[in-house]
Amino acid sequence: MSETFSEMLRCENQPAWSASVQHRFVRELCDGSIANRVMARYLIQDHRFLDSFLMLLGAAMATADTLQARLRLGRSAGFVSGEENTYFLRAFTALELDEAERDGAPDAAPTAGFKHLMQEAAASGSYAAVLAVLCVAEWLYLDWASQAVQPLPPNFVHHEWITLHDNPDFRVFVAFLRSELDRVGPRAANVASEFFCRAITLEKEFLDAAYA
Ligand SMILES: Cc1ncc(CO)c(N)n1
Repeated sequence: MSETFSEMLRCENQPAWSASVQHRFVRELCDGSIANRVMARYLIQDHRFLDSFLMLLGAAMATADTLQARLRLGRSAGFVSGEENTYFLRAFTALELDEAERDGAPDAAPTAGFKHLMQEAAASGSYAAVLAVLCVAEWLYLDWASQAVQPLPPNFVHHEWITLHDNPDFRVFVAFLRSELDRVGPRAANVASEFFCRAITLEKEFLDAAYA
């Protein structure tokens, strides 16, 4: 059986991939034991990730070569701008984090690294580069979220962060990103593999930073 381009990249980036999927953050989130200050530190940084992520989705829409892809990416941008952003705001209220506290925290190094990587991918004008970063971000999160054991923790701050990354629409989106990367990646293999590798390294460091 022949391996797809996206599967090949994931294999090439073991053990970094598994280190994220099996990270302490994921374990503690999924069993509900995560400390509020860890969740708060993570979500403050991840809300900044979301900002650059929207830029990347915009770049994907601009560089995609089909209407079907643009429509799919546009729906995802709508979801991230709507329901996902609202989750952050509700979580910040539940964790009693006011705006001053959120804005006062400096960017952790992996957050700055991600902003830079996403802006670089967007500026490259390469659909393959943009897809590589999007694919890591979304596929990795689906991978760990789909392994969460039922029943999920009762606190919405915990269980919604899991279900945002494991639901029927999100699965379809990840399958779409992978098939797009499988389609256009091989023609730009070096670029795709470089961005994929840098993204997965940052994902692991991003999770570590929640405990720093
Ligand atoms: C750091 C990071 N990676 C991936 C996702 C999934 O979009 C996220 N929210 N944050």
